[in-house]
Amino acid sequence: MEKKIVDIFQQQKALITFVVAGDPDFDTTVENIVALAESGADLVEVGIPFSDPVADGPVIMAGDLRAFEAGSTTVKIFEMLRRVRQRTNVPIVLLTYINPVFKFGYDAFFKEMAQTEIQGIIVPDVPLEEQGDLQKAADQYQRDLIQLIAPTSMARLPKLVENASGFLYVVSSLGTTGQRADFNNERLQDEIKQIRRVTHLPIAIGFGIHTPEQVAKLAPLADGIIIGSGVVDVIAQHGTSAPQYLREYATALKAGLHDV
Ligand SMILES: O=P(O)(O)OC[C@@H](O)[C@@H](O)c1c[nH]c2ccccc12
Repeated sequence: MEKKIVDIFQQQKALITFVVAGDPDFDTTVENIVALAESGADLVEVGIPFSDPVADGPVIMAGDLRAFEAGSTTVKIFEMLRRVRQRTNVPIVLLTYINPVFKFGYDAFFKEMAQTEIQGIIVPDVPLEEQGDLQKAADQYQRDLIQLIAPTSMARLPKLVENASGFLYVVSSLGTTGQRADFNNERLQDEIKQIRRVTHLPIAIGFGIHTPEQVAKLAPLADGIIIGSGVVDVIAQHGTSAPQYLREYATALKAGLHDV
């Protein structure tokens, strides 16, 4: 049976990891997702590579390029996800800019998601006010449209949580994706307190987090921790042998999560 995203947060804090679809090739992406799921990732974000990823830093941009070189397209990504589904039922959300969805067609895209049991989607370049079509398709196919909450979006909090489902993605700091050394824990704690006042949805923090120590420090503030560039960096370093290294990395991150 298809798992539900909210359920991964029920018993314990969730480890969420990110990979780019087709980086460095589709066979390796399948193995990477399976390796992460088997080593403690409770949810995997799968990025659709995009030519102009405005919210992404250099590590994920390089992953996008490797995926394009491997011939990554939306059709091939759904084929790859079907193969993933023969191996694991770990919840998956797609991370995509709107253009690939628009080109594929909203209805066709969400229908594919439902058929492949891809539970949710994050679309960083569509503001709340323009999410009507996305929300409609997500509702129709019972997929979660995950909302990002940046430090600058706190004023729109009530509206943001109104349509949110799955979990809320709290962006740790301004700027693009990529490993960071420091976090403003106090500000984050304060923001999350405000968010908890208006919703019961689980909250996961992402942007910049990449070491088990950082995971241990930030985990008490939230229900889940998201690691993107740290994972993509391991893939950049190890190419097709990445799966075994990702197993070690995810195991260490998960230990950090429970080390609190
Ligand atoms: O890479 P980081 O700093 O660990 O951040 C998570 C992130 O990679 C993933 O959630 C993500 C990848 N691309 C994005 C674009 C926007 C928002 C989030 C994302």
